Amino acid sequence: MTQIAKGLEGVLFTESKLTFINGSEGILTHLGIPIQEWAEKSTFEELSLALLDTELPTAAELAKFDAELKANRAIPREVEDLIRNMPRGINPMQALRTAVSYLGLTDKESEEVTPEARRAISIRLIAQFSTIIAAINRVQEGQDIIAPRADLTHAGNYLYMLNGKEPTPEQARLFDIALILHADHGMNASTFTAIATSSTISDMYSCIVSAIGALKGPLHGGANEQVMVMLDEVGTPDNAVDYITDKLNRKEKIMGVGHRVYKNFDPRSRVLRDYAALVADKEGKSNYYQILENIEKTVVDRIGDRGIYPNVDFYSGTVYADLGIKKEYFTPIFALARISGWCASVIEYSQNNRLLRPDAYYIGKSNAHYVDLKDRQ
Ligand SMILES: CC(=O)SCCNC(=O)CCNC(=O)[C@H](O)C(C)(C)COP(=O)(O)OP(=O)(O)OC[C@H]1O[C@@H](n2cnc3c(N)ncnc32)[C@H](O)[C@@H]1OP(=O)(O)O
Ligand SMILES: O=C([O-])CC(=O)C(=O)O
Repeated sequence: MTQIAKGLEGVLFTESKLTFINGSEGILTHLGIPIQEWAEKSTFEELSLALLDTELPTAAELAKFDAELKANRAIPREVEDLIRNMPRGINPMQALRTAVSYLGLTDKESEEVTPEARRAISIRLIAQFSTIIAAINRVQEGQDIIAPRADLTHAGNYLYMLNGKEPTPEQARLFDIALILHADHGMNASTFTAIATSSTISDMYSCIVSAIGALKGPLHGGANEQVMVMLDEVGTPDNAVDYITDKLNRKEKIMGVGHRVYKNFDPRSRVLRDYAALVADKEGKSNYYQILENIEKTVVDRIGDRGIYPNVDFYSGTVYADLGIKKEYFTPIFALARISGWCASVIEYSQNNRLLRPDAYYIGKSNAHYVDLKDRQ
C-alpha cells in the first residue's frame, strides 16, 4: 500500500549542522550546545552569528558582527513612509510581510544569491527586522517612530525603540533570553517554507517573506498571541479547569500546547516558565501565571498521556507582556528572533541546493473527458 507522509512527519530531506532536537527526551541543541546554556551564557547576537557561520565565533568575529548589526539598524526612509501609510488596525504580521518585501526593493544587492551576498543581506535583515517591527507597533498605536541607537544591545535597542525609554539591564537581558530561545528550531514550518523558496534559487527577501507568512498561522508562531486571548477568556484561575475541559470535550485545540516533535516536554517552555514565574512573583503572583499553571495541570492530566505538553508559545506571552509588548506583537517578536534561523538555514541549504518538489498521491478521476460549458449541469 502507498504510504503517505502526512504533514511530512519524520521525513528527512536534507542534512544540517545547526539544530538537533530529540523530541522524546526534550533535548534541543544549536551547534551541539544545549539551549539552556545558550540562554544562560550567550546573547542573541552571538547565537545569530554562530548559526550563520555554523561555528562559535571568536571575540573579534563577534565584535565585528555586532558592529555590522548596529551600523545596519536604520531602515530606509521609504520603508518608514510605507509603515506610516499602512491602514490602522491591521494584522502586524501582514504589515511585517509587506514592509520586508518593500525593504527588498530598496536593497541594491537583493537579487544576488551568492553565499557572500546571502550572508550580507542576512545581517541587514537581522538588524532591520527589529526596527521595522518597533516602527509598525508605534505607528499602529498612533506614536512617532523612534530611531535605533547604536549603544544598546539588539534586545535593549528593540525595547527602547518600542517604549521610548531605555530598558533596565534586567529587562534587556530577559528579552535577550526570549530571543535566544526562539532563534532557531530545525525544520519547523516557516524555516521549511523559506528553504522551499530558496530551493528554486530565489532571492533572500522572497525566502523571508514566504517564511513570515508561514509563521503567522495559529498552528505555528501565531499560537503565542492566541494563548493570551485564551487567558483573557478564562479570566480567573478557578475557571481554568472548566474552560479547558469544555474545549477538549468539544474537540477544540488548546493553544500553546502540543508539538509535532516534542512528545514529552519542550525545553524552551521550561526556561520560559521559570522566567514567567519570576515576573509573576515580582508582581505578587499575577493572575495570568496562575491561570497558565492551572491550564498546564489540566492539559497534562487530561491529554498528557498523548504527548501533549506546553510548547514554547505557552509561557512566552506573560514575559512579553511584562516588557510592555502587546499581544498582537507576540508573533512579530517571534519573527524578530527566528529571522536568524531562517537566514542561516537558507544559507546552509543553498550550499548544497536541490529543488524541493515532493509528490501527491493522485486520488482524482481517471479517463475523464472535457465537457463543453454549455453541456454541463
Ligand atoms: C512555535 C510552534 O510552532 S510550537 C506549536 C504552536 N502551535 C500551537 O500551540 C497550536 C496548538 N497545537 C497544535 O495544533 C498541535 O499540537 C500541533 C499542530 C502544534 C502539532 O501537532 P501534530 O503533530 O500535527 O498533531 P495533530 O494536530 O495531528 O494532533 C494529534 C492529536 O492530538 C490532538 N492535539 C494536538 N494538539 C492539541 C492541542 N493543542 N489541544 C488539544 N488536542 C491536541 C489532536 O486533536 C489530535 O487528536 P486526534 O488524534 O484525536 O485527532
Ligand atoms: O519546530 C516546530 O515545529 C515549531 C516550533 O517549535 C518552532 O518553530 O519553534
